[in-house]
Amino acid sequence: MSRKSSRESSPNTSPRAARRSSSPSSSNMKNGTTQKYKVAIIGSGNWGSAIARIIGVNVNNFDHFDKTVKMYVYEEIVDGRKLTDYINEDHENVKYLKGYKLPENVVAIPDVVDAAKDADVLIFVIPHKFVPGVCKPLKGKIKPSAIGLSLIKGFGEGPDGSFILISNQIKELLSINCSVLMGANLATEVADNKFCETTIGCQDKRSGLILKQIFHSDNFRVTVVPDRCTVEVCGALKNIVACAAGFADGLGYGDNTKSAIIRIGLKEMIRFCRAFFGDGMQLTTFFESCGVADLITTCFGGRNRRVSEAFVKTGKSLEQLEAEMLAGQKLQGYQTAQEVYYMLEKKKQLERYPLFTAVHKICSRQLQATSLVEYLRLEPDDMDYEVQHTLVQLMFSTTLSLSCSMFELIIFEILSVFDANSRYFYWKLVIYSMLFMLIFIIPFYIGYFTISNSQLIERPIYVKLVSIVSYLIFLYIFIKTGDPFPIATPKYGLFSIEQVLSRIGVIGVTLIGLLSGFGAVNYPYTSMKMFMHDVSQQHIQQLERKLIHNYDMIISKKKKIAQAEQQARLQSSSASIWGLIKNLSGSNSLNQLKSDCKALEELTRQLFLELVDMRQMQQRKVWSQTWKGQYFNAIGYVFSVYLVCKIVICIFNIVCNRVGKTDTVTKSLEIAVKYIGFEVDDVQFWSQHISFILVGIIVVTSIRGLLITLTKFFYAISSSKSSNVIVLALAQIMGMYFVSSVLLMRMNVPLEYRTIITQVLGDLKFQFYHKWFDVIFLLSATMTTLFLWVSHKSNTLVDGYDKEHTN
Ligand SMILES: NC(=O)c1ccc[n+]([C@@H]2O[C@H](COP(=O)([O-])OP(=O)(O)OC[C@H]3O[C@@H](n4cnc5c(N)ncnc54)[C@H](O)[C@@H]3O)[C@@H](O)[C@H]2O)c1
Ligand SMILES: O=P(O)(O)OC[C@H](O)CO
Repeated sequence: MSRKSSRESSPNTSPRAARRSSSPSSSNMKNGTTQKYKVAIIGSGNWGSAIARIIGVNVNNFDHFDKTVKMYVYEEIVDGRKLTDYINEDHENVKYLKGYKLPENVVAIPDVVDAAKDADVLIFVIPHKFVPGVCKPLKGKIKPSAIGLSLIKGFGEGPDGSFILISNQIKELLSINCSVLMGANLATEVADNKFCETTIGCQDKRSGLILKQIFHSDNFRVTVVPDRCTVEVCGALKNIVACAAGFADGLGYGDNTKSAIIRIGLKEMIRFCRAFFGDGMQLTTFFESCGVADLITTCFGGRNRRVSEAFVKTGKSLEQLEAEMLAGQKLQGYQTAQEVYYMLEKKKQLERYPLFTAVHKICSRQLQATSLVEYLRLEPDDMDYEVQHTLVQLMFSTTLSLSCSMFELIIFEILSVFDANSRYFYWKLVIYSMLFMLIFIIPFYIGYFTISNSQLIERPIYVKLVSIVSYLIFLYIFIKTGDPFPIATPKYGLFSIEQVLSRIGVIGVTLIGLLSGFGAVNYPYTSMKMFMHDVSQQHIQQLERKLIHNYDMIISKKKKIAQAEQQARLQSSSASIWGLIKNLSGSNSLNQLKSDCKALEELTRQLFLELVDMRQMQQRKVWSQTWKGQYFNAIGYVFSVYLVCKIVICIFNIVCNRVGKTDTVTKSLEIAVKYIGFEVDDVQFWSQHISFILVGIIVVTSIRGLLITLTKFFYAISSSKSSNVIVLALAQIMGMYFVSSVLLMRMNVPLEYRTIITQVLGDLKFQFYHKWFDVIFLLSATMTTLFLWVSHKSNTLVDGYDKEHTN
């Protein structure tokens, strides 16, 4: 078949497709009526027209679709004639898909409301920046029961300037559900009827089936998955990677570099999805057409790649090239790169996405295209965080739920939920289970996973044996932990609750003291305006220029190194004495060059970090002017007062060897009654309610605070190999932390509610733990203050110096 005839033929006329007309179970669908589904296409660009060729044929293959497909066409005059006239009379979109016939049942309509008003299925296929403009007139004019489908690859702008998935934007603008279709689908190849695949992301099975019927054909194979967000995010992000591929082509780099770009791009896409759209994300979605396949297609054949190549080769602006090369079609990649860049900058996540960062900077001419590889080298290694091991997941969640149960039981004590015997039973059950996890299960598996990951020992039986030995060493060290502290209770057996808890208490209370001391100082420091300094845009630009200059120097030095090495290789082949002498002096200058390069790289790294700090400070300053910023500033003052009081009380307690015996609430009530003349009729009632609120606040903030810290820590150090061990270590820390919190919190509940807690925790030296907490808190708060003071001073000095030199 000739190319011409293939172009003009309908995309799917196979008998198999025709046979489907009587098949679907949903033939008389909506509410049991025989009303037919009307399909409308909103958009008629390159892709919109290609897909109209398939839709026009497919609606004829099923009885339950209306045969007419309305297509909204943004009216344009082409060679003195309306584009809608071309489509309705000649059945060809001469501007966006020249040379391909559209089915006659596809009717071009220049008014978007007319096109969409009675449709049951609305297919959106326009460049993403036009979405609000096209959707706004449709509000309230379309069927409320209509379903939407977005074929648009890009992100929309949310109400607060953040970005939003286009399907969600459509949903918000039109109050309809919106699914997505993305895949390795270059419009002209689809129009040529060449085999390809695509992915529909749709959560509702019935809508998924209807949508599949509208698109599926022998040469356009549709797979429906429920993971809508991942499908859509893939479609948007692959355009950024396509720009990087285009830059590499423009620079004349080979296929290996392009493969590296595809691989790194895919990693950043997965990382992005996991970080911002993690709920329900399935890794398998990346293996569908919308993932890997689209990435490959776009990096070899797409418009974004083509224009980016020309951008490097010609030096013209992207806008100019878009106009010159695409004849009205629109690029998505560089806009998406900009949107993603600002979002990542806001979330302080830029370092984790060097490819996305480089693309935006190259497009906006902040960087030269030659710097792309430098950025690719910054790609974080081996950051596959996902903990796949079911046992590890189970151990972590068991520890977390036991921790929460302990806090729940404290609240039950205050509120007197259940009778005392049941509460006592549950306390015992939870504490014993927790100690069993912390002493036997988790430490054993930490050792086991560390040893098997290290791959030093190959045979599984030896791995187990060494794990048992390392576990016994842990047990010995754990028992010995108690020796330096006055917690010995020799009358109890080695594995009694008192012996185990007293040791866990030492570790846990130390941890709580350290974190509380750090948090109490760091929180006011980071949230109060008085500790923020001004960073001028000029200063940032200066740093950026320095950075670019450094990158250029590194590249030129690396070139020289490569040349010198090549020369050295050539000279070493001539074995004369002079050759050897020359070689020697050459190797000296080569070494010099290498050490210069190393020093420059280190300097550049420092500059990069400084730049990140500056940007963060600039954002914090802006944030501090917002309502939220003002609120946090006020809270910062409250915390400072708390910090000072806490430090004074700690010093007083340590110096006077004092431990309060009364809980905070009763003490405060006593003071209120005694000194302020407060009239409290029912102290027990009030102390119960206030304790309940106080304990609730402590519980929520400590769980939240610890989980946030643990997550940050996990992200900072985790890798695919170590993630199991790290999650288990975090579970161990979390368990110890929360058991010790109960131990300390006991003092915050009035005496009458402490009885069962005290009975269950056993004969512990409670007073020691409170004193120990005071000591560690004081140390931690002092060290943090000193550290922050020194870094604040040095920042202010650098700022002053820079300001003088900038002016
Ligand atoms: N072209 C492809 O190969 C392809 C393949 C898959 C997905 N996509 C995606 O589909 C979406 C649409 O791409 P396309 O290729 O159909 O479009 P296109 O690049 O051909 O863009 C031109 C379209 O924009 C319309 N337009 C111009 N000015 C407008 C305005 N002011 N208001 C409203 N509409 C206006 C034009 O009428 C035309 O329909 C994009 O998100 C793209 O990434 C494209
Ligand atoms: O031509 P591009 O770069 O817009 O890419 C087209 C399609 O998205 C490829 O699937």
